[in-house]
Amino acid sequence: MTATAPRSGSLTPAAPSSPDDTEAEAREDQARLLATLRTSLDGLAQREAARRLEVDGPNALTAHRRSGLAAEVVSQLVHPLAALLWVAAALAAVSGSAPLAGAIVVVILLNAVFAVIQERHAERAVEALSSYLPATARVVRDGSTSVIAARDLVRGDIMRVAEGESVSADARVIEGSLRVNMSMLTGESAPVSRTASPPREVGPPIEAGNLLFSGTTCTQGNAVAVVLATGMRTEIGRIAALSQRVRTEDSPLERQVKRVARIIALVGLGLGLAFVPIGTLAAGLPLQDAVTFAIGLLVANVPEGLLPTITLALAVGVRVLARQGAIVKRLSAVETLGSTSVICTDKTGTLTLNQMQVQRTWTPGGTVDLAGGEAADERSRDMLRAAAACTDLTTLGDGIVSGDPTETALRAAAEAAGVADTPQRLAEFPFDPELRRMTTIDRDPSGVWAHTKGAPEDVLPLCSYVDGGPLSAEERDHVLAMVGTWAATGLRVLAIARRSLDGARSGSPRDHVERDLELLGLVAMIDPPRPEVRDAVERCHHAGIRLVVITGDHALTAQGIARRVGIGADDMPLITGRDLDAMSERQLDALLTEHSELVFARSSPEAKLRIADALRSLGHVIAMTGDGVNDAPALRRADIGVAMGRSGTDVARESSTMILTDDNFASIVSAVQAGRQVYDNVRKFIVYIFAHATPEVVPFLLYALSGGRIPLPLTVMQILAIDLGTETLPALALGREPAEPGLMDKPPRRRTQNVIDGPMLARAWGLLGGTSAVLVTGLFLWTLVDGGWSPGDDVSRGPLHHLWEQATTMTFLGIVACQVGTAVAARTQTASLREVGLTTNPMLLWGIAFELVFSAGVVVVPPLQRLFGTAVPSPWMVLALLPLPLVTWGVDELDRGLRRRRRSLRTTVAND
Ligand SMILES: Nc1ncnc2c1ncn2[C@@H]1O[C@H](COP(=O)(O)OP(=O)(O)OP(=O)(O)O)[C@@H](O)[C@H]1O
Repeated sequence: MTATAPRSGSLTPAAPSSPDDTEAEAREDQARLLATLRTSLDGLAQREAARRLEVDGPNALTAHRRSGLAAEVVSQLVHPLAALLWVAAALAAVSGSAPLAGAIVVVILLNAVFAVIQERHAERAVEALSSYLPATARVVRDGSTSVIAARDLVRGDIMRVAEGESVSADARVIEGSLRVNMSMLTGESAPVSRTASPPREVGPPIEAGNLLFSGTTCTQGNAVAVVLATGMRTEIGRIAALSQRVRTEDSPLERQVKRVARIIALVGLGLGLAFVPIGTLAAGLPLQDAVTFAIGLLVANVPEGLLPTITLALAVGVRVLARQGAIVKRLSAVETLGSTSVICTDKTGTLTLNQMQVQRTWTPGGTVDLAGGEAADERSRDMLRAAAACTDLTTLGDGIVSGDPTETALRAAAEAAGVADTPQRLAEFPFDPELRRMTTIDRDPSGVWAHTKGAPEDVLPLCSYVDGGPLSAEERDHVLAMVGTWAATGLRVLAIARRSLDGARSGSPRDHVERDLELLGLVAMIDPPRPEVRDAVERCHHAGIRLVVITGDHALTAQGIARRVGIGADDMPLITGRDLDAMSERQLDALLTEHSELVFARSSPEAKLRIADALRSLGHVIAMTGDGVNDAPALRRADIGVAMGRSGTDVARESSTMILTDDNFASIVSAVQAGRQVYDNVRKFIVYIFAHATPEVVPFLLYALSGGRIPLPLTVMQILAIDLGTETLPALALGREPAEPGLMDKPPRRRTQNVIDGPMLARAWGLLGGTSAVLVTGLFLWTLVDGGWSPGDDVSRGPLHHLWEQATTMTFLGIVACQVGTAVAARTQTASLREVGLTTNPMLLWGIAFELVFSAGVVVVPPLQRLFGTAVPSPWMVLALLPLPLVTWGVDELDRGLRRRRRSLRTTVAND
């Protein structure tokens, strides 16, 4: 068999090179396969594994080949806004304005390059996220299990796979059985079984019942498997349709902005086209001037830099979030986060630390306060021994015990009591979040036992005996009352039971084993709330965000924790899984409308899905946390599915939109805040970019409507200098504005709210743009009149030409000065400048400095003077520019002040 022959010069057995080879390896005798792979059940030696890694390369898929730089630039050159600018360039060329045509082409090219740079920047920000959460795999090497980076897996490695984990390489099962979701390869979402039995018939490897494939996920069971292929030699590597984990479709925000940008550009085009006949026929302008005018209108109105800047702002948001411990998988998630109105959170590990510690035990012999220093008596030792037997923990090579914190706590308590024996495990019914219990079948010197632990309400009905006699109804009530008392203080309570299985048939189904149990007692453990959660909950309340706790834990335990972190009013109802099952959709809707905060306890993963659906149909934008395999549908259904980076399963992580590296509830709230901030910043720079349109368009209207009696106040080249020179850096800087005070004091925005709305346009075009237009037109006319011009005088040549150049320069500098005021004003949407501080966005100050230096260059450097048609104005004119930023900013500051006052009056009236 060529596939398994050692490669010449290397000790690594060659990986299968075709599906046929893989198929042959699936049917090969197991011992022979291990021998050919030069491995054993003890795994590879570390050194051998390192050597194989060196030869075969890392277990990673070669990144998607990006479309080349040239292709990206071309796509930027042909998008609709660029097309409009091409039209303008063509018109300029046809009308004999070759320098203008050339300048517009330069603009288009610069814009394309700029857009490509920004987009690549954005892509890189998202790609870099994978390094925050490296995929891991469990392997046996040198006889002990360890967790390694998935990219270090090599052929011949012995890999362990369990429920919730993803399979990181192609492998053959050699022990155990699993159910695997292969939808990544087959598109079929129903899980399929995989066991160690080799296929009897020849068929495609993907159907071989003992093969596991990279990129699939285990939904149930656990197994040991030997790695057959890694990296690009895996099935998924072969099918070139590699899934790009990061989806890059346009976000709603980008779609909205694209639409608005197109509408505005079309309006510009319409205006331009309409003014050619109006200018020539009504105002009597020569055709060439009318065309120049049309081009001016068009160029002034095309918001060309808008889209890439938004993409970049979202990417910056992604990076900021990653640093705060929240990894989002798509750019659009950042803006969705900003509109989150309900957070559905689970309890364990998110609201709490997930650091369980056994506090007390109860057995028929009495209560033992372990936390208070009491020693375990005989009966509680017996119970702890059974509890420790019924755990599924892995001791890693370095002696660290890894696994579920509930079980780690039980094992620790058993160890402290000196009873953490490890009996021989014969079989296991793993923990099932719906049944809320787990059973193991173990053999110890006294015989074969079923050990069960789980939620008391679910284990007690399976118990028939206690303390050597039958379990009476009163005793049952007594135990449940005890559970209630402990749970109400926020403790998690588990019931422990066992049954002798001597003489029972092996391989009995779960319900045959889990019956007639003997109740050994109760264990109560504490899982303290995370210290930062209380504050985060308060921030949510200020921000109008509702919190819903959906947990598998006991109602009273959940309520106890919810109270401690400030979730829910005193009359908050407690809904159990059973209550929810009995509710109709209408009742559930009514409940969710009536109570803003709720606790759903003892709920199943299906309950999460139902609650998510109900909240969405009520118009909410929801973030939903989840960590188990069964949570995947709810994570997908929520607007933002939040998975846990530490405790969550790979399946949950794959289905989520956001992953919290620290599992911390407070990070969700920070992410919502970052989402709001990014959205606000996008609005801020849109205001800034749009504001210059009015002072650029009004002078042209003046020129056209006066029939040329008032000369052109601004040349098209000067417009380009503003749009593509002076304005760019301050706009980018506004995208990085720190959070505005009060950002988390307002209710979430509605899902349907448009990013560009009427009031915003009124502010940009009307208030800020209008003020600038009045100021710069005044300055232009003043300069002319002061120099001895009167309406109708010819300024194209003769003594007045220099004066006209000085006057257009004043319009240009006036617009720049007003834009400085606009940039400072646009920093806040409602707050005053004093609240944010003038220097809190240093990038903006640098941007403004650049803007001033650039415009000074345009005015004083001789070649630039010739290109842009500028002339140095007299000193008093320059002095006249100084108040402009102040006036533009001041008008807006006043308006914001008035709006704040009106709002506070309204709230006072409403509160009275
Ligand atoms: N390893 C386990 N073995 C047996 N029973 C368990 C185990 N872990 C949890 N339980 C029981 O099942 C119940 C539900 O657990 P589950 O893990 O679904 O939710 P949770 O961790 O309590 O809460 P959350 O849903 O908020 O994370 C627990 O309250 C406990 O009674």
